Amino acid sequence: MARKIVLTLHRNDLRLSDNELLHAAHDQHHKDVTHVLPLYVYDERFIELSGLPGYERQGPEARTRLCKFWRTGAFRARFLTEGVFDMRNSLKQRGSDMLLRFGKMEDVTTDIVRAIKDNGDEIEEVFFQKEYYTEELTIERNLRAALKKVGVKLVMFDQVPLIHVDDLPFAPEDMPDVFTPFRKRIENLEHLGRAPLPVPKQFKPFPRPANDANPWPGYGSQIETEHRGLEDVLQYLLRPLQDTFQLRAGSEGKNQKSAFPYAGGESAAMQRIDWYFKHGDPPPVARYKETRNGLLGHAYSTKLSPFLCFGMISPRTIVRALDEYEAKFGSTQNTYWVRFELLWRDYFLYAARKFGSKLFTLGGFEEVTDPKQAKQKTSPGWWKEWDQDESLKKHSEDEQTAVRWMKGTTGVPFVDANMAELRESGFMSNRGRQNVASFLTKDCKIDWRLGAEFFESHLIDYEPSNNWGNWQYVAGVGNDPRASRQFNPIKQGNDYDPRGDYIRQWLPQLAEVPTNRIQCPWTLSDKDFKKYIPEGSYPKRPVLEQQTWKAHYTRRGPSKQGVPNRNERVKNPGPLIVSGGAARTNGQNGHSSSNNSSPRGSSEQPRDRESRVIDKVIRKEGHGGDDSCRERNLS
Ligand SMILES: Cc1cc2nc3c(=O)[nH]c(=O)nc-3n(C[C@H](O)[C@H](O)[C@H](O)COP(=O)(O)OP(=O)(O)OC[C@H]3O[C@@H](n4cnc5c(N)ncnc54)[C@H](O)[C@@H]3O)c2cc1C
Repeated sequence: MARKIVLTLHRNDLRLSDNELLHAAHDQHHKDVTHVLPLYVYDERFIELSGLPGYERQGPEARTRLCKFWRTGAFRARFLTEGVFDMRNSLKQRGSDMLLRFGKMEDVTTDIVRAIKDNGDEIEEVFFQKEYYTEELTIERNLRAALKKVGVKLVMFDQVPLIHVDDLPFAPEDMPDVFTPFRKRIENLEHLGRAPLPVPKQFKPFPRPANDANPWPGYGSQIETEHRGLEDVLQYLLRPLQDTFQLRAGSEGKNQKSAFPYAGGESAAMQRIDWYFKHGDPPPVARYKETRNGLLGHAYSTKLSPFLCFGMISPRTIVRALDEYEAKFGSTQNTYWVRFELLWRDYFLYAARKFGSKLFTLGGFEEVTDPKQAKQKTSPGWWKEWDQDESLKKHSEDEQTAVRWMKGTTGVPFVDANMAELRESGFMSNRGRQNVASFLTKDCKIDWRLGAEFFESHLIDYEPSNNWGNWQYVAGVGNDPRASRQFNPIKQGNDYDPRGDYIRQWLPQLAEVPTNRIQCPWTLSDKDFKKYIPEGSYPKRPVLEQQTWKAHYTRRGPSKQGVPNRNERVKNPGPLIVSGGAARTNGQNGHSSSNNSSPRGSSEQPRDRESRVIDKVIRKEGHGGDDSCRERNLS
């Protein structure tokens, strides 16, 4: 008898719980479906596949549009692969499996659907997660058209945000452009997000191919028949990245110093949720608001973003954990604030939907919201061209400002320590991200897209709307009502790393510098500079120096560590989200005024390929009014 199959094509939904694709394949409406075929395709446009033996790439290398960095760096490649194998193991434990293939999502899927039909089996539907970025929409269109030709329907599931699009109190295209009104309208909803869906009780069997000699088509069947595991696949994926600094730093496994020392996958995500919301009396979330601006260790914030980005956990599951915590310990500003941050995630997701390809353009969302401003900010001279930095022109490529920012050799320790953390661990705190982004765009005045692409390549938790949206925000071309906001890295260093522990961790060459000079080592006398810093290990002068920094060279007053950001002190107590998501007003708990709305190496390091590549791009591209990034191209 013919088998009736549903194919669930997974991308950033690498989980079993609260996964609408898997849930639907096992629900009442699909009673007649006998088999479910979960498929994951490593797509050559997003991750470089040329290291796979015998793999023939159809398009160009998987590099970023402007700067040609690898789109998926070593840490994210590892995290993703761990997540893929974790999902496959979980499915296997439930009598199912997941097919792994490499290529282009729409081609691979269509070939498999054809093979299913040729085999005499029935297939009417392919389930797929809805994503709204230019490339992802193109893939969806191509896939829909290809499947239509073989008589199969593509069914989409819109499950990335916490608040389902149908539950928004406004049409998505009419969402408020500024975060605070967006948040306030959402907080008036009766429930903050729907209840998560359970893992299907009984998984339908995985449809094995007719015979082992004739596996499902697509590159990957050999890996399957040879029983290649995670480390083998990972080794192939990392092969092309051999020339990057990040790989060297991460090649021995996880960086022990990392603030994000976790493996990828739903299992690890669930463990983290358990630890953060349930472990201890009270659990760590009880101090979230005080600690979330931290820099060291894994406990200062939830560390859920990498799991969220790949859908290894759903935001609704996090809200469920908060509800359970509150049922036991009560709701506080700390729990309110986790929801508050999750709303930032939704805000950028929906803003990206609303503004489409403007997420990636030099002029950003402002091209729509304030075309006059955007015109000015995209005119020649607004952003400094990377190779036209007069003071550095005569210097070697290594000394270009953009390259020094990427390598963490600007000479400003708070910036460099954060960049070292990113390169050596794939993670950086929100505080760090804001500072390095502000330094690149507001101090160095370099095209913000360089920073966004560098983050895209290096972050474990890279997610288009959150990354590009936050970059726009800091660069002043997005939705920040205070577009001129600029961070003072000396003050920030004093406030958030008052003892210099963070700097010492990531810039060990500065370990001996006295604490009152660690944020500004150039103020040391020549003699002391030599005494405390190994020769040639750190720039003697910063790449630039602002007048406003000087007042903070000698720190005065108490540190802010452990003290909430001044902007976050309650001025106007607002609604408190209580268990179950209902909003109520509570004088003890509040939210911020609009201005709290902050979304929130050494010179001897071997010069890596990405620096060389960027130097080339710098010369080729130029920018200014360039809108060549209007659409991130498909290969
Ligand atoms: C320049 C820049 C680039 C960024 N790029 C990304 C990115 O690619 N992917 C990403 O997930 N986040 C990004 N962020 C947002 C933020 O820095 C991270 O989400 C956060 O540091 C992750 O750590 P956490 O999970 O411990 O956060 P927590 O403080 O525990 O927050 C809980 C969750 O709220 C969400 N959240 C928190 N802050 C923000 C924010 N500012 N914007 C959107 N969502 C937020 C995240 O999903 C996070 O997991 C960026 C921020 C900046 C300033």
